[in-house]
This record gives sequence, structure tokens and C-alpha cells, in this order.
Amino acid sequence: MADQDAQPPVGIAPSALSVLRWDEPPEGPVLVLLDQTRLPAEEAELVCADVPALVEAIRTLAVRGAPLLGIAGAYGVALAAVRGQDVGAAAGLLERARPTAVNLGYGVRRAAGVYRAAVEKGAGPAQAAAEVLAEARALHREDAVASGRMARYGLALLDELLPDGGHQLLTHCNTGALVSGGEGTAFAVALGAHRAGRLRRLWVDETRPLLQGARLTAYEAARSGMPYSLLTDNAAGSLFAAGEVDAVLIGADRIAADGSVANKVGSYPLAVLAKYHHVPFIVVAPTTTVDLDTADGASITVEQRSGREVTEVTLSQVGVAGRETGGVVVAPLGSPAYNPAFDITPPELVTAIVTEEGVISPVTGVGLAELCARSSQITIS
Ligand SMILES: CSC[C@@H](O)[C@@H](O)C(=O)COP(=O)(O)O
Repeated sequence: MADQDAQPPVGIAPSALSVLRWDEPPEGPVLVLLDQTRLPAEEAELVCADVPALVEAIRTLAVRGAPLLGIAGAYGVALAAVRGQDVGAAAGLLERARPTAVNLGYGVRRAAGVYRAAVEKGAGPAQAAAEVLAEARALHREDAVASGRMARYGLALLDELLPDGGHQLLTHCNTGALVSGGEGTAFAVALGAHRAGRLRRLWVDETRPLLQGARLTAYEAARSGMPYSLLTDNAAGSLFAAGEVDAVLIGADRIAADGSVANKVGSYPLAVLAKYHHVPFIVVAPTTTVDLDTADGASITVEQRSGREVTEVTLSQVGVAGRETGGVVVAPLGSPAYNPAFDITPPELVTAIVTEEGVISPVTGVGLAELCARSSQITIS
């Protein structure tokens, strides 16, 4: 079924670069990101010395994916605090950088809350900044722990749903170490299955228009040595029809109180296909992605991005941003385009939501509040 000649280019050089790190060169503290717009062609770092630079990195998807956006947002508040800038204004800019992933606001508000509390108890600027940086580091570590726990719960669920092993799993967008303090969400489950010898193949949707699947998930799959094949998003239907998909694993950007899931555009059609073909559709996300204040899917703000991402193939779409500018126009000049970055999958299409606190069936969202209460996340206003 798959292009058997196109096995993973195992051996992509392991990199010493981290996805996101705090650094303190003599010129002052900075947040250093692995620039995801330049993958897989180049592993290049992007240095953010202030909040506007970080906001730009978030908007252009140099740093992306729900959990990592939360971590970056928290470090962004720390950057403002350490550099003696207006922390409230910085928090506002960061939180508004992208609207759909609830983790961004969570990370920003959590860090800003620590800063405010420190100031209120009389801490000086340096002490308050140190506390907010410690909080960002704590969130970073917690996400790594959550990632490991989701992988274990997710693998146990797969074993229960697919007792015959030899899983063929389909995933969409990018949910691995590039979006996390650890090994990711949905991808971490596939990685666990691979390490346990139970993954026959990871099907990787290319994920138009920005190709997070082709550029980033394939990059991570190749580095891990797992068997994987890329497909165009619109090839998924025939793959299901051929019986080549045992389960779908995706991440989430926001899960509403009723169990509706916002994730990368193209997730909802996969859920419909999965339902029709009686294939489990599994969402893997930390409890920081659950938003009990948003009642349902219709209440989730879906980011609308520039139509040019559809009508042009830009260099950042093919992973070589920064080398040159411009792109190739693939539609008549001036064509209008519809480009939502996310879609909403209703709970009745979701077989299970895997979090670091356990697994629930999301129909009506019952159980989400309990899982969130169990989690170590700090209640924030
Ligand atoms: C664990 S990551 C889950 C989601 O954040 C991921 O699937 C996704 O949709 C990312 O979208 P992106 O627009 O690349 O930030």
C-alpha cells in the first residue's frame, strides 16, 4: 500500500539544539528557539531578545503547537520581567499572538500571576523576575512529565482497543518533541508503540497549507527510526477504505467543556472518516489544553490565517524560510482563499481523550473537570 521504496531516511544527524531554551549571554537574557519555519532543511536557532520578537515568532509559527506555546508564553513573561519591561503589557501582547491554543493564555497568565503575587508581597523587580522565570521553568518540566504520562496511558489504550498489535496509526499536523517539554502528545504515543515493537506504520498527513506533517512530523519520525509514510491530506479517505488505518491519533489546541476538540484544520474530516470506518479517533492532550470556561465547540475562536498561505507556496512552507524571500504563486493572482488554521471535532466523533491524568470518553465532556481537578495545574484567573 505504502510507497515501500521511500523508507525513512534514518540517520538524520542528531542535533544538540533544543526546541526552546533560556540563555543568558553577556548582552542580556534571551529565549532561544529552534526555528520551525526552517525545518527540515535547516536546524537554525532564532534568538528572541524581547517580547515583540517572540510574538513575531509565535505568529509566523517559528514556535508553535499548543503545549510549547504555553511554555514560550511563560518564558516571554519572564523575559519582560528580567529586562525590566512592563509585564502586564507584555502578557497582553503574548496572549493575543494567536487565539486558538488555550495553552498560550494559560502559560502567560500563570507566569504573570506569579509576577503580580511577588510584587504584591513586596518583592523587588529582580526577585519578582526570578520567581517568574522559575515558574516558566516549572511549567516546562511539568509538560515533560505530562508527556511521558500521556504516552503511557495512550499506549495502554491502544493495547486495549487493538489487542492484535501491529498498529497502523494515522496522525495529522505535528505533535512530537517540537511542541513540548517532553516527547509530545499524540506523537509520543506513536513513539511508545514503536519502542514497544507494536507500531507497523505511522501514516503522516502532510497537513496543508503549512505542511507541519511533512516538514516536522516526518522529520521527527525519521529521527526516531520509526516506520512511517507521508500522504497528502486528501489521500486519507482511500487509506481508510483500504483498511490500512487502525487508529487516528491527534493532539488538540483547545478542548471545550462539552468535549469538543479544536485541532489543526483537517482533523474533523479525519474524525468523520474514522467514524464511518469504525476506527478509533483518539485525542492526546495535557489537561492544560482543556478549557472548562469555553462551553462548547461553537464558542472556540478559530484562527483565520492569510489566504496567501493557500494561494502561494512560500519558502517557509517548504522549510527554507530566511534564506530568501518570496514564494511561488499557485493560484490566479488575487484569488480569494479560505484558510482557517483549525477545525472543531464534536465529542460524538471522539473515541477517547488521553491526558496525563487518565483517559475519558468525551461525549458530553463528563469527566473532563475531574481530570483537570486531579492535575497539578494552578488555578488562574
Ligand atoms: C500537541 S500539539 C496539538 C496541536 O497544537 C497541533 O496538532 C496543532 O494543531 C498545531 O498547530 P500549529 O498551527 O502548527 O501551531
